[in-house]
Amino acid sequence: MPGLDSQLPPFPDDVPTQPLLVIDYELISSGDSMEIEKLWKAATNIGFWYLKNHGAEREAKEMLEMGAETMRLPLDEKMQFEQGDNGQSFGYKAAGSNAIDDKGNLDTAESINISKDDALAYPKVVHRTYPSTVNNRMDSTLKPFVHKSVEVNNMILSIFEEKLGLPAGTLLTLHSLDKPSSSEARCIKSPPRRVHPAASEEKIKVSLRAHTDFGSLTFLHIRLGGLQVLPPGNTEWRYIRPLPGLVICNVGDTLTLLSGGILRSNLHRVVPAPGAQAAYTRWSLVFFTRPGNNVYLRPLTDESQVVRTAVARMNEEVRKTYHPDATAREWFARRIMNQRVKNRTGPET
Ligand SMILES: O=C(O)CCC(=O)C(=O)O
Ligand SMILES: [Fe+2]
Repeated sequence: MPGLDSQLPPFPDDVPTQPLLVIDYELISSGDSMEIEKLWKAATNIGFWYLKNHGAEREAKEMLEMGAETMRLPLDEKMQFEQGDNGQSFGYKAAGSNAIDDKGNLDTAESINISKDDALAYPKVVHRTYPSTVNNRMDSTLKPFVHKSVEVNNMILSIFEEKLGLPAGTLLTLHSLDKPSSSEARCIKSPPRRVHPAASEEKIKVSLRAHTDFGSLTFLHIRLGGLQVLPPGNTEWRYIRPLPGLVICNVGDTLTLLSGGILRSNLHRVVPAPGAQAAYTRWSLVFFTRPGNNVYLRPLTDESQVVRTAVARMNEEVRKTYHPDATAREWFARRIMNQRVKNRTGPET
């Protein structure tokens, strides 16, 4: 399958890259304190890290097969499951439904987004229905992938919980598996796009505009380059080099908010894959862990002295941004709707 086989050209050596710490999942799971310190350093500095020994390779491979089967369906069939403009991200997202800049240029990526609630409850429908290619694999592929991703993300959350001085179970309860949430698995297909190596920053058409992730933790499987981060204090975007067998994890905004800014959700974007890789279709597979729909978003100051101290250091202006006065569901819907071109009234959105 193009983009999924092992015949891809290597990631080039002559582009600026951001090195990330490599965290061993087996070591953090067994409570290795040095590895846990390393994870904490990554999560509080750049908010991105590689994870090895995560044990989700088979599940990820099958999910990418599901994604390819889905994208091969005729467009009118996929459009029956389109996510719509009502602030839900579950379902099919067609190319060109999101803006990539304030000038109204449209994105070129399509994706299929499957709610963790729908996958786990299948054949019961919690939020919505999906194309046959998804349904056929709900038991064999979706459920195992969701379980594996949740297991990994919960392990990481339980470490953060302790490091933040929160009572055991605080973050895990806010992200409880059996409460409805906008947690989801997403498979994204971006068509090949060549960019001249000397192209100016403005000429590089991004595939996914600069953003921070909405949720708490992101578990990302990619083979081709194109993902870039803007490291703290930098003005230059740097590529994250995809490494075989390693997933990329990052902190999202709801975790930054709950932790009073201690955990960092960093700005990132997707541009065409560099060098010879640009000639290939880019597939990415993501699992987003998000808080339960009814979780009221606020720093966990009542539960932790560490968070209380972090919030006390903020100036009034910054502190306000940590109190969106919304539940996770409301906040998420707001952000999804702002992405959709149909809901955009001008650059201010
Ligand atoms: O495709 C990628 O490499 C990253 C995707 C991403 O940042 C997202 O979906 O939020
Ligand atoms: Fe992202």
